[in-house]
Amino acid sequence: ARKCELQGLWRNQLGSNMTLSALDATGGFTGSYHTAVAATNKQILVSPLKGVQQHPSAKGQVTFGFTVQWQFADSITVFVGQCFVDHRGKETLETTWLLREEVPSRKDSWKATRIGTNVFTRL
Ligand SMILES: CN1C(=O)N(C)[C@H]2CS[C@@H](CCCCC(=O)O)[C@H]21
Repeated sequence: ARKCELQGLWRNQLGSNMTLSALDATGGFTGSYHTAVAATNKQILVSPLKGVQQHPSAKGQVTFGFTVQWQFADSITVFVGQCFVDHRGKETLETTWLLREEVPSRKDSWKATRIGTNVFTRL
């Protein structure tokens, strides 16, 4: 069956790379995220991520979520998505993300969250 495994090296169309670890017994995983672009002009650093996936159904195209703790910005991104395998066995991760940056005060809170979609393919 076309099972879609999260473990390994993935790249998105922004040129970001991420490495996902093997799963633990409860579907938890860790990894690291290296972004090519950022909203800050600080030195970009590889950043840790933690996530969890659902147990595979018959189709094995699992849903997951993970959080990236940026090491160079006062912000956090959470991703939710699903892993798909096409008829040729090509895997993609379809994701939606929320990027929350730290703002000076609650009155700025309205402009602190960005949303986007993103597709990762195996490197
Ligand atoms: C490069 N990115 C990427 O591969 N994304 C899927 C989006 C969602 S996380 C963001 C980068 C945020 C970097 C930290 C910051 O600038 O606050 C952007």
